[in-house]
Amino acid sequence: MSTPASHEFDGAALHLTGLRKRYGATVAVDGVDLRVPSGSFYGVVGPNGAGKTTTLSMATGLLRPDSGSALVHGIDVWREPLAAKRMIGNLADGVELFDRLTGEQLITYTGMLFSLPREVIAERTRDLLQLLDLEGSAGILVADYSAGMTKKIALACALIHSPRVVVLDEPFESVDPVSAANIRDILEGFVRSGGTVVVSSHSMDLVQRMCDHVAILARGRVLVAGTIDEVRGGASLEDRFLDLVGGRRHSEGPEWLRRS
Ligand SMILES: Nc1ncnc2c1ncn2[C@@H]1O[C@H](COP(=O)(O)OP(=O)(O)OP(=O)(O)O)[C@@H](O)[C@H]1O
Repeated sequence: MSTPASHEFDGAALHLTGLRKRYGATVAVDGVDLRVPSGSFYGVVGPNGAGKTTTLSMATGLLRPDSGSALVHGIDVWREPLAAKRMIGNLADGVELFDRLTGEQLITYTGMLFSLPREVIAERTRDLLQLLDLEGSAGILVADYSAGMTKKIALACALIHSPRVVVLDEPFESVDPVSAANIRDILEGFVRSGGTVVVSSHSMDLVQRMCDHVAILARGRVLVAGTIDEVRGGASLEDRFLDLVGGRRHSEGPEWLRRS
């Protein structure tokens, strides 16, 4: 007999239990357990191929896990997808946008998918375009956007319905430093007001400065998770990451690449 998901609610904004995903012979995610406290700014880091995107995709209802569960504020993402997705703002990696729409149309369309009133959509669209410095490109097709502009319009789409939990897969990749600082301000304000942010990144420095919690993933598993201070244990997050993950070659490169 299935137990209602809400019985398992422990106050976490996001609770992943035993998540697994295999692609043929490749085990992408190998039993990930993660508890993201409500109101936290949670970083997910790990080397290339660690399983970050696969984990976040399963956590947000984009990719069905082979096994395990994902609860958002106690709602099972896979049993009650509509209720869960109303609470999630998701910036996914590699997901196609409707890029034959202009930026403004795309945000508006996303707001309509969430059944927001037209006047609310119009007001929020204006705010988001301004905050993300996209006002000048609002009327341009998303297909003609640069990589950074595309990232920012996807972020606007993730925020339009005022979610409780925002899950962002590498949100700062390709984004210029001014826009990145503006996005950080928006996310920090969101967390201060009680929202939860989960962000994957390869920038240890950024995660250490911006997040209050972090999980280090490698080979589809969580190596360590906790507050930034717990995880780094007196060292920098980068040093701790390199210690745990390994793989440094300490090489000056091949002979043929040297100029002298
Ligand atoms: N659609 C897919 N088909 C086959 N294998 C996949 C697929 N998606 C991911 N993988 C494999 O799953 C593993 C985890 O990939 P994933 O994209 O989750 O890693 P990641 O931590 O996000 O990496 P990166 O930092 O490079 O973005 C990798 O070995 C990858 O090759």
